[in-house]
Amino acid sequence: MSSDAHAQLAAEHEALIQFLYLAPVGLVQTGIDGEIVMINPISAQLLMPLSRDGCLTNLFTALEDVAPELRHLCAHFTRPNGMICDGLHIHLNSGAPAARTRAPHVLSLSLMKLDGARLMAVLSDVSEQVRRERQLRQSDAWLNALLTSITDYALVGLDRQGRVSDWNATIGRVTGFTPAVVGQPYSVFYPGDATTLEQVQDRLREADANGWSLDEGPRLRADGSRFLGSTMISPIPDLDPDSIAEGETAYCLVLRDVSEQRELIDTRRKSAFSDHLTGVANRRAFFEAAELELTRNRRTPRPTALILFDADHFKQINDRHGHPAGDQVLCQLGKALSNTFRQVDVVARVGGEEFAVLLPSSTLAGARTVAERLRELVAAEPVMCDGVPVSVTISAGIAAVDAGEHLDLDTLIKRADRALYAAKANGRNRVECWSGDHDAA
Ligand SMILES: Nc1nc2c(ncn2[C@@H]2O[C@H](COP(=O)(O)OP(=O)(O)OP(=O)(O)O)[C@@H](O)[C@H]2O)c(=O)[nH]1
Repeated sequence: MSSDAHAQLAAEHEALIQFLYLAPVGLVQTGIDGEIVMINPISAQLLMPLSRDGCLTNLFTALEDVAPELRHLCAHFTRPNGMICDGLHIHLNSGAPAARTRAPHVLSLSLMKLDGARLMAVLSDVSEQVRRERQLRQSDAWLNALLTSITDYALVGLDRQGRVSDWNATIGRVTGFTPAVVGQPYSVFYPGDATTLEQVQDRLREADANGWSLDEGPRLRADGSRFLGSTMISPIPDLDPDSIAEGETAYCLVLRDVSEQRELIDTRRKSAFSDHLTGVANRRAFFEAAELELTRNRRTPRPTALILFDADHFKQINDRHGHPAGDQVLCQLGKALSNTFRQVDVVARVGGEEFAVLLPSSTLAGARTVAERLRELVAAEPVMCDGVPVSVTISAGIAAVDAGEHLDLDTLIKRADRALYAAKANGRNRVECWSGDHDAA
């Protein structure tokens, strides 16, 4: 060999040694029995904590406690060369249970047989990677537990266009949709007339801008049945919108069947605002509705009428037929009132045998016509109480606010009350409309 070739070889050898020392992974060259021939600084740093006596002379001895199988693996590797192990994870704190709860400290080891006399080990610290994988597995397990235990929510992943990106058991449980729903816009959970594709896009934009978008209304199950649902859409946090591929999950939609809660709220509301005996509105509901109506009147001038009805000689009915019969008569009056007036009118029982009706957009004359009709009807049809006909009549007093007139509720009620007083005074079974004369009287 020429001296030039020698020099060339020496330079290459030097470069190789330099690479071994500077390589960003741990490299250890050993004899076939593990005796260390060459070790680079990273390997020394990784293996030194494992050395019992502070000396690193043999790779197998250094790893004896944490990877005792290594020596054995090598002894049984009979091929002249090749990979003995590839990316073997060596857990450095795998011993006591307390140690297992600590952050993992894991080395990855690949061991190559170069020839009959030499081994090369590649070592790296993969603790962070193992920690992340463990975290991912935990999150997966957590999500799975959530998806299998939730029964009244559907958790739906949506892509950037609002199409269902994945199927899970909660979707099946709440909506009955199968995995075939994947790829369809989430409006598939809405009845045909309950949303449009533009609204779907609007909701996604709203979720992007505010962090969430919420709406409640009719929803559709796969079998076509409807339920009252609440839908919340929120973008998946910390996702760079530009990095999301077509069809990948970008939003989370939580669909909840709220029919039962709504029924409960409605029932509670009803019991708080309705009269327990007759089922019509109670005094509280009447006053709230009346105040609201008069406020609206001020904004949009229109007439409003108020009628107060009172059963005549009701004490005598109770005395003659008993209190339960009196109750039945009151129920019958409540029914007659509800059947006579419009949906927009507020029919309420405001006292023992006294009812009030608020008629939005009605004049005094209009209210009088309906009140007369009801008075005649009640007088004409006795109430059957346990097979006994009980005759009853009613008196009514009416007051009204003209369009553009400003009157508070107190004054309106007082006027209707004075008219009612006049109806009673003038013989009962009568309808009287308020006039200034009543105040004078
Ligand atoms: N059955 C029954 N009676 C009630 C109820 N609330 C009030 N009353 C009775 O209604 C009667 C009202 O009597 P009054 O205020 O003297 O009036 P009235 O006998 O109808 O006479 P006029 O109103 O002057 O025609 C009383 O006897 C009350 O006990 C109720 O919920 N059920």
